[in-house]
Amino acid sequence: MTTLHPVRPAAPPPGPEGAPGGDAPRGPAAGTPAVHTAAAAHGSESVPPATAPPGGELLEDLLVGTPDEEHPVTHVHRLAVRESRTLPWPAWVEPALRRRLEDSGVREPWRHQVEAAELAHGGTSVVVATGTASGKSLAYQLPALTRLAEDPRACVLYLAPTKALARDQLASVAALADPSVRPAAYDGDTPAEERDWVRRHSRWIVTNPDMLHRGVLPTHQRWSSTLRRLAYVVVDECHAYRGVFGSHVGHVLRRLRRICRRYGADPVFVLASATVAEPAAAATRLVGAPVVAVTDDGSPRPGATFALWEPPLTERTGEHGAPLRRSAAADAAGLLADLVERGARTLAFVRSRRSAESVAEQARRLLAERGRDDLVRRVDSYRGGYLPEERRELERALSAGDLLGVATTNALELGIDIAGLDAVVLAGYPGTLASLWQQAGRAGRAQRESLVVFVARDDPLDHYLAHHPRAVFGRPVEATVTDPANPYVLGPQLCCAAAELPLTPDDLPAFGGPVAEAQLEALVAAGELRRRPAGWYWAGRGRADVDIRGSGGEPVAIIEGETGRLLGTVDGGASHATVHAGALYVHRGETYVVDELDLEDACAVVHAEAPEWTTVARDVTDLGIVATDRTRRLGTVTAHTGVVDVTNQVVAYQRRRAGTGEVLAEFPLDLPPRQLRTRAVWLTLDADAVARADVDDLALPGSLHAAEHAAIGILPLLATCDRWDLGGLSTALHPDTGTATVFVYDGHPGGAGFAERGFAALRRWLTATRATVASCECEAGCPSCVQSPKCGNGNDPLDKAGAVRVLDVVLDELAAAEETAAGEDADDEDQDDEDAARVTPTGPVRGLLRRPSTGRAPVPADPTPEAADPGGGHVEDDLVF
Ligand SMILES: Nc1ncnc2c1ncn2[C@@H]1O[C@H](COP(=O)(O)OP(=O)(O)OP(=O)(O)O)[C@@H](O)[C@H]1O
Repeated sequence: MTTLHPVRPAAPPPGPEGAPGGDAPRGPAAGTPAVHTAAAAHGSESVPPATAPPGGELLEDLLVGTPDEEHPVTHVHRLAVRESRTLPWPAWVEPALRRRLEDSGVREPWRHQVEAAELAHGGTSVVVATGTASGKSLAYQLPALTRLAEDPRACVLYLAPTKALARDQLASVAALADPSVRPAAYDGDTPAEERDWVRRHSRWIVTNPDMLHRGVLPTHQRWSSTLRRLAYVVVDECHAYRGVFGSHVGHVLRRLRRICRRYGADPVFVLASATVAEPAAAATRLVGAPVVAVTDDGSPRPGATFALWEPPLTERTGEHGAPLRRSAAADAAGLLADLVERGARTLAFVRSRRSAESVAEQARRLLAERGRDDLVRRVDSYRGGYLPEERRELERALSAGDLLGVATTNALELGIDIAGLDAVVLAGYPGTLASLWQQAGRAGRAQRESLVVFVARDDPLDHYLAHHPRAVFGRPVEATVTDPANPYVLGPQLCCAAAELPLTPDDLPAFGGPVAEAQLEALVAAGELRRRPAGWYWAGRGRADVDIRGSGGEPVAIIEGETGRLLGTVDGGASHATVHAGALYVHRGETYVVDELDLEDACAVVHAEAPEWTTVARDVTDLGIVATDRTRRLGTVTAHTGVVDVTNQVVAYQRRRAGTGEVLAEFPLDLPPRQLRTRAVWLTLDADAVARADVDDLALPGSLHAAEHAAIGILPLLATCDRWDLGGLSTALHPDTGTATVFVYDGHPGGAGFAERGFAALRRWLTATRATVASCECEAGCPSCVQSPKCGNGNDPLDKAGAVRVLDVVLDELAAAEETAAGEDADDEDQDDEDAARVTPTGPVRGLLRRPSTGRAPVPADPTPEAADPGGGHVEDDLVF
């Protein structure tokens, strides 16, 4: 059972905290020089044990002294305690394995572990869908390691979405396995000279879908002895395989099963995730074969206090005089410092690499100001883009308790065994409920209640969630949206499959049946495949390949000019917006300014500098309609979905004063435009609709623009994405529609299903959008409603009142159209929306079929991120592609 109730501050008298009118974090006023301590060695001195009070008490303690008008907690939710339920060890578990587990503290397996292990041992593929830190690993380790002990030739393939998780799992298996198993990693970091050894000797190969796709399947002959003896395939954190990437991974697994069959193997799949909706259906879709779900969690949970927190409004104003809240980063830094001071081991999850740096820095500064130098060096940052050895050391220091507070991107979200923290702070909605629960799940030390604080950012969705707790606690995690029929995915995947082994008609049902057949015809016509009596053969030039992560090209190396030292990397797709010449780049508390971005050599040369400003890129976007797939006429308004071409160019950047965001100067940039062919949803309003909305020619662009921003901010509530996955464009007169138009598009080549989901759930989407804009207390628009953090036009023009009237007209037309649809009540319509959203487009879409890359890769490249963080998707970035 859970309870919802507002929290009252434990002690109301106003204190000195939260300097009014400033963007200072909670705590003593800022202003003293920054303390750069991140590089300090962790654990060089003895570290006092952390003794934090339980979550509820911690929260009350944190709120002491907060003035009433600044009271940030909007709701508190309590996660109940759960008692453990165990079952006896299955009789078939190998005795030595059982002994090792018992020695490591696993006295008896939990119920779900036995249920899943029994199924897998009996040959049934299974998905373990139980909570974070519920010991899902044991569910596959029991049957798989037992099998390896009984059959000295059997092999296991373990797949993780990130290298960091893979390495964590490798260590855990190495501690349990018999020496003959020789667990080993086969990923992009495996030196070329070791790869052959892994192939020949390892019986537990830890890899990722990218390596399977590029490094194993295309050269399956070299892997034949492993594939022939493959007993189990483990797919960990399977919820990570969603959207375009998930659709690709689904095909990669089908290709694996096909090749295994060729060698006479039929491995059992074991999947695991704490946050997958409809686990049996989602896992079955991913693997392409029946998978049974185990969901009844038998592990103990100590309970948690989960607070929703909205920073108060300040007296500062932002673009166009909009009122500003204290920033989520500032409050997160204040909370991190406060919690560390109370001995609470805390992770603060932030939305960008830059925020990870600045939140850690602010927290250290606060601790230094409070005279807690002993704690300053126990706070650090963690993110993708650090060198692997830096990350390993940070992970070790965190696990050992040498570090008490870490500001991190979602790089620490997935599965790394760092559970057992006292508190987690989430600075901003991480984009999906699945991520939110993964991050929250890192808190929870044995038998002690933990604290989770969600700090809302100043944007429409976070504002909405802070005031609609049921949208957080009353909803299941998002369905895993995949679209295996997306021609951008299916076409290249069929080419890869045919290059591995000619495709035969018998193979087609696994790849989508008639959709695959239609796609094959298109590929034959395009000269990619050749039809022969025995099947379809790869006929393209070079090697069949596709970038399954759509990561937007090679990572860009960040190099210090003076020393030639490699500082880190940034995703190719994010490089124009984040490491253009003149950009400020932050690495573990140290700041650098970019001298040059060399696109050809994929490197950015920087020098150390600590200016008083930060930088924000500006871009321009152009959009053309390629094909309209579906149209819904609603009187004077029409909704469409289809294929569009988007051209984006980073054209300038602003220098903004650190802390206040005041624009100091703007500089032009000379970067090439980038093209994206994707899917969009768009609304057209004819002259009558515009007249009914009572917006004149002058107000129309701002009204549409404001409606577009708010709609983009809210769509992630309905689609499994976040606002950084989406782009938008609005115009009073679009050349392709001849009328006022608002576009929202997927920021992924070929589309990812988000815009289509918006089209399918139009009424719910726009109703929530309208409610958010209309209920916002600001006068003329602010980041909580219609301002966008990534607007290429600097949030100009924006007309909040006009946006509400435009949305009213659209919703009126929608209601009228739906009233005429006989026999449907509201629930049915919602159901229809859901069903429609799952419909996958059929057949190849004209212009979408892309010729697979013909680049040769003698040593397979591995684009698997070390960690699943957004690379460049932070608030200063615009849509990355
Ligand atoms: N039956 C058990 N009894 C006691 N401890 C256990 C048991 N099973 C697993 N554990 C411990 O629980 C911890 C979490 O296990 P594990 O990492 O497998 O969880 P998980 O469900 O995979 O977590 P995540 O949500 O991070 O993926 C580990 O330290 C493990 O040793």
